[in-house]
Amino acid sequence: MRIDVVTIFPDYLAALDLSLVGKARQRGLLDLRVHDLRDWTTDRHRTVDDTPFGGGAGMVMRPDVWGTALDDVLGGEPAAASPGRILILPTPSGEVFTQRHAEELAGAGQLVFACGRYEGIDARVAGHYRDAGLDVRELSIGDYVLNGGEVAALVMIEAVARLVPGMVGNPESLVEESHGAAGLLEYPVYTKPPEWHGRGIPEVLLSGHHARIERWRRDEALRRTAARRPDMIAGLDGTVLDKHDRAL
Ligand SMILES: Nc1ccc2ncsc2c1
Repeated sequence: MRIDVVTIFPDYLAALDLSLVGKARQRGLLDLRVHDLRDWTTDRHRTVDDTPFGGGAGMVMRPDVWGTALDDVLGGEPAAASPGRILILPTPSGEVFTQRHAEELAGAGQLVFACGRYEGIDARVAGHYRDAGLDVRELSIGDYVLNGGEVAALVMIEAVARLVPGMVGNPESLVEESHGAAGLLEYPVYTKPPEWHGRGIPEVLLSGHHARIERWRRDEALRRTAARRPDMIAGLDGTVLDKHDRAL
């Protein structure tokens, strides 16, 4: 898989040289290229933004600079002739990125991340490549304020890269760790020492009774999910009930 990231802060993506993604690059499993958007500017100040039409605070990133950069990164081929290519625009106004997206994107031939800053990228950029037949995704990593798309690109690249065949030694470990069995949150985990700051280990985990341990783990996952993410197990009317049918 080839991944391109276009940004005005290429150093932000240096973290991708570490850990799993770094190793995959060295093993040739991942062809990751980071590009500085300013390399496609034509003025002496290397300008990438301008004031917004209609007024308002902040600056908007120019479509002409982004267009020349993306045309180059997409290899100049007509977008429609590029199956397996996806242009990703990280944006707070996008569809929320989930593991489903990671699984889908991991099957692409090339992902191109266009990281916006300021108030965002001129909306015509997404429209231009969509109308040219390219698969364009506007994706958000959540509802909070960030200063740009680079952090989001790092999150999405890690989530996708670990699913690329050959990336992770034991494919079984690709089961959704952050969400355990049946779409629940993970149960609490413990290791040595058996006592720490006067805190022991749940007795059942020392029992060697695997059926009881599995039952305890599932109960804890249910308890955690009901408390922290009722949206994951709410009933049809949005309520979550405990074992006495009391709404949590
Ligand atoms: N502020 C903000 C929040 C989410 C998000 N996702 C991709 S870029 C971005 C920016």
